[in-house]
Amino acid sequence: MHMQTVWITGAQGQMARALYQQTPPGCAVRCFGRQQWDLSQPAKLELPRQNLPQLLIHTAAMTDVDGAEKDPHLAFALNGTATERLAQWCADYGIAMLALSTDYLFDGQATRPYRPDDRVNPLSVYGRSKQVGEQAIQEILGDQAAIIRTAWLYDGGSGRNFLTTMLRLMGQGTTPLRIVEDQWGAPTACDALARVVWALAQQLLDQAHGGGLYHWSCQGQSSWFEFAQTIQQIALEMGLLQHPVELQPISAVQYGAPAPRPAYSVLDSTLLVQRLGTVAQPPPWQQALRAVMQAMPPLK
Ligand SMILES: NC(=O)C1=CN([C@@H]2O[C@H](COP(=O)(O)OP(=O)(O)OC[C@H]3O[C@@H](n4cnc5c(N)ncnc54)[C@H](OP(=O)(O)O)[C@@H]3O)[C@@H](O)[C@H]2O)C=CC1
Ligand SMILES: Cc1cn([C@H]2C[C@H](O)[C@@H](COP(=O)(O)OP(=O)(O)O[C@H]3O[C@@H](C)C(=O)[C@@H](O)[C@H]3O)O2)c(=O)[nH]c1=O
Repeated sequence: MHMQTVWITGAQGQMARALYQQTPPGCAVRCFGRQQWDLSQPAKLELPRQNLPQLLIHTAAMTDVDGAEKDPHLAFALNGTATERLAQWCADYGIAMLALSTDYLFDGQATRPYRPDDRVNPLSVYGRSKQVGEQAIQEILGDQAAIIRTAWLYDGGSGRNFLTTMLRLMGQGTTPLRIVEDQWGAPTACDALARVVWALAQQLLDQAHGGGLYHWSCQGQSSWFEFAQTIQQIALEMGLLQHPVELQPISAVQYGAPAPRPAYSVLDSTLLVQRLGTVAQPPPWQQALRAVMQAMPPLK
């Protein structure tokens, strides 16, 4: 079998790890962390010219949404300029590109799930920096690139995400836990998204025109408060957690995070389902959450 080579940025990140774990037969995957490519200084980035891959999956990003408000320079360097450099490198060497982007490009004013061609209007530095990266990819690579906007990602690993943060705070008995109830989105499991990314990657590798701008998240919608309630309920059922803590619904204003976040950022995955078929049919978010938590070790 002819092996196809795929390189992935963001080696230690939750999506890169989920993608690596699901490496399809016939693909040789190599992951690049910040030791190999430090994307915070895009001008100094030295990219290889030989033994190149057929596809680059770009997951690395500055994902600290509040941190980006404090250090916009770093956010734009990583999410904007470094992404542009990688897109240019892909164009120069005929490499296809698949990049991940975010629901935080939207301002949250919609009353139905966002489609890929809806108007973007990011509220935060993180959102604006990701928009710059998206635009660069589209201008430089056009249909040779695919962008999947996704949302509210989590895995059951050791990294920082809403699931692991909640389980840590609940395990420590932090009570009451104050949780935002007026922001709505779709919690999305990294392993579910990874299956879809690989299906689209295969189309790009087969040059079957997988390019374009897509949305994909798990199905349904939730507030952060409902997400936390569901995490606690499943954790108690599974014995991951011994005692419940009090969950107190609060507004985003009361929470007072440095970065504004959209009040509503549910994504419409239809276009990708049409393109890829049943493999891209999103599972209900509660079902995906349960599956991830079932595979987690007991809390320490
Ligand atoms: N997390 C989420 O909820 C969502 C994420 N996305 C997008 O999906 C993609 C993947 O996100 P996710 O896996 O959750 O992110 P993570 O934060 O888990 O991983 C991001 C990766 O970027 C790497 N990185 C950070 N700074 C640098 C740098 N200076 N040089 C090189 N690499 C660096 C990190 O490296 P290190 O491990 O060394 O810090 C990390 O491996 C991102 O593009 C993100 O914008 C979209 C919607 C939701
Ligand atoms: C820890 C915590 C957070 N929150 C709130 C703050 C915020 O409104 C919401 C989520 O906070 P977090 O910091 O966990 O998540 P946040 O950084 O907003 O997550 C985002 O990450 C980027 C990368 C994306 O692209 C988005 O799709 C989204 O997943 O929950 C509480 O209400 N109580 C808490 O104890």
